Amino acid sequence: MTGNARVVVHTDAEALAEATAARLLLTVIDTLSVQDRADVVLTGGTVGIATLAAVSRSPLAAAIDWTSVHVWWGDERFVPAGDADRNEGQAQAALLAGLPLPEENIHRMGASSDFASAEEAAFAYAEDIAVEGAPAWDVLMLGMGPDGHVASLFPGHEGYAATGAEVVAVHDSPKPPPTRVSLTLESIRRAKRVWVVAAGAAKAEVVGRSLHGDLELPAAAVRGVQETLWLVDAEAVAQV
Ligand SMILES: O=C1O[C@H](COP(=O)(O)O)[C@@H](O)[C@H](O)[C@H]1O
Repeated sequence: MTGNARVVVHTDAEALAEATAARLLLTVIDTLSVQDRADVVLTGGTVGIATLAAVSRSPLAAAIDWTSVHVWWGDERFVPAGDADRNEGQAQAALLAGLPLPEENIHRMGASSDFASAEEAAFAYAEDIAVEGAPAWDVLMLGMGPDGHVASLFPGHEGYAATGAEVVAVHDSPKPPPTRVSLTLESIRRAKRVWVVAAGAAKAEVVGRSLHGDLELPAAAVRGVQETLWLVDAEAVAQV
């Protein structure tokens, strides 16, 4: 098993999303009991968005002072604002629109309708991170593709190897859309807590390989400073 990773298995994808939502809310509550602000990095993907929908239904959400919470993204699809592929748009619909979260606390990665290139959007996001004091991500959630990608870091792809930057532009992504913006592995590893969320039999092979330390897979390389959790369902853990 990689680094300090621990695995938490839930019965199915629905239970996984509900439990991850409760874990996220309680972690934010705990964080705000010992510091003034919480920085949470969201993920796109099936479980990631289902988790946000579960957060929106939870009574625990009312216990949080959302003005003290900043939300960020691990990656984004470089398509026009409003495109259904945008991770931030999916998060907005699933959760953010219903929260009393100040707009300045929502740190969206740039869209192709606002930036001439993914490089410019990546540069702007890195600046945003710097302006906010390069916060230690309190919780950083990552979905994982059936190829072992996390955020928009793909196996054998140049973004996975990027160093010396918080954010990278990604071109020719094996998964559409082809142009993306992603946090780098270095940025992900600054997080206090990294939670990889994955459900379903299609993820079983790469969950198994990741937890056995196959560093060809970006998913195997992520870790948090304090905590690395693999939050999975029974199907996804069948090959561990
Ligand atoms: O493209 C992406 O895919 C992954 C995983 O998606 P899933 O639907 O297989 O769960 C996601 O985590 C990432 O943020 C996203 O941009």
